[in-house]
Amino acid sequence: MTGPALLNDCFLHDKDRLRHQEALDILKSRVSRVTETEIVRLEEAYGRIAAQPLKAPRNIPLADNSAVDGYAFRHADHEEAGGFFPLQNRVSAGHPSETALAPWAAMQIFTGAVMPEGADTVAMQEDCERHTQDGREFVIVPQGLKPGANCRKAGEDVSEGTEILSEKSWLRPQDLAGIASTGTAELSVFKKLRVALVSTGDELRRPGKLITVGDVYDSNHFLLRGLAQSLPVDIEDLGILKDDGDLVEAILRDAAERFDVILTTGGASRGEEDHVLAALDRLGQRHMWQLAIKPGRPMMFGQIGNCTLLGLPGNPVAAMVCFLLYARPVMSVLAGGPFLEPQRFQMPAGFDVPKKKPDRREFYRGFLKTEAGGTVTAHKFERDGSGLISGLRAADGLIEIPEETVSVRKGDTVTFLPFSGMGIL
Ligand SMILES: Nc1nc2c(c(=O)[nH]1)N[C@H]1C(S)=C(S)[C@@H](COP(=O)(O)OP(=O)(O)OC[C@H]3O[C@@H](n4cnc5c(N)ncnc54)[C@H](O)[C@@H]3O)O[C@H]1N2
Ligand code: MOO
Repeated sequence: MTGPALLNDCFLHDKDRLRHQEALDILKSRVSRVTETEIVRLEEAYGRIAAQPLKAPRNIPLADNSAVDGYAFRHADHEEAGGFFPLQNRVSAGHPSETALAPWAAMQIFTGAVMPEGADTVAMQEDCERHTQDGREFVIVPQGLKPGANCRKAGEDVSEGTEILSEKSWLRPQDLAGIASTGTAELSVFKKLRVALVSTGDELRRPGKLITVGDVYDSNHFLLRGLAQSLPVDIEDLGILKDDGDLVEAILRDAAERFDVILTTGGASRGEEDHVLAALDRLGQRHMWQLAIKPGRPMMFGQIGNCTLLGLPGNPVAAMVCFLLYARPVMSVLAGGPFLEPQRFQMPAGFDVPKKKPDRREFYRGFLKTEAGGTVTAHKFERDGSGLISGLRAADGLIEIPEETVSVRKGDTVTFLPFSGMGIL
């Protein structure tokens, strides 16, 4: 166990808690891929992680072709022909010319059609004039085109042998287009991570049920289900566990046999009704707990056999922040991908925080504003409560305030982590 000593967390000072960077170091040192590979058709590959590199087996495009609808000619002929070319034949996409371009002639050509042998330049249709003389067709091509104009060269997108996909790449729509352009129909990817979702707390009820005073709807289930879906996962809902130590332990023991990851929410701190921590300590090993961050202090990470347990705090804001900062990169690595660091941008603060506690890193819910001069500034959701889903909904991302900072003034440079850089559209 690498976590700090088991103190009663009410009396634990931030100085004694693990710093954000230390937490990341622990996570990085403790996790590696657990998934096997499988072959999937390209239609099924979106959002998966490539298990093998891929090289382009041929040039893309395969042959020189026209970028416009117009007239293909040999640039060196232009001056001698005075831009006046007899028309030889027409070539369209998918129907290459069987004959080479004759000297001082032009061919009508369409976008994507293969350049006829001997032609190197294409003039746009709307810049040219067509004439008929003695029953023959001619085209007048204006001066001023550079040699090779409007011609797309073979291999200009990707040349034969280039590695277009490396292992561990996430397959985005544009990657699938790139793979398809090589003619590849199937590829090797890592299998989906088997994830169990668990909510804990006697007060929780699922939407659709009536509630009375003291009850709370289980919003975290839906938050985490949505967040996890940005990763290649198969999710199983294990429902809401009552605050009963034996029950929590039995369910986690069973889940650890069947899943790669158990993602829990609630029961992570040290209260008498917080049973996840106690169950983890009885069943497996705790590698991390109690971070010097806000929100998300009771974030827990450990293992039960080969199953990774990510214990997120119950407060919704803390659950989301901890998922994005810790659970997401861990789950990516377990699934065969990279340790996903959030994107970070520096920008001026549009808010003041007169006093911030030292020794802990804080993450505010932030939204962006474009000021009159075009400068983008980061603004803090005005209320801090870790139970406020409204703040998460108003935000475009998180504002990260480092441990050593004790105040923020308008105009200070702050770090902004957009949600879009953490898998949330
Ligand atoms: N004595 C201490 N008390 C608390 C500490 C502490 O250090 N010492 N830490 C506080 C912090 S920070 C957080 S965050 C919370 C998290 O604790 P738990 O993970 O044990 O969460 P719960 O106590 O089960 O619930 C906290 C809060 O969140 C609501 N909740 C829980 N699950 C859900 C859900 N699925 N959907 C919606 N809301 C949920 C729950 O009703 C509580 O209101 O602990 C502080 N306490
Ligand atoms: O971390 Mo608790 O994270 O403040 O709500």
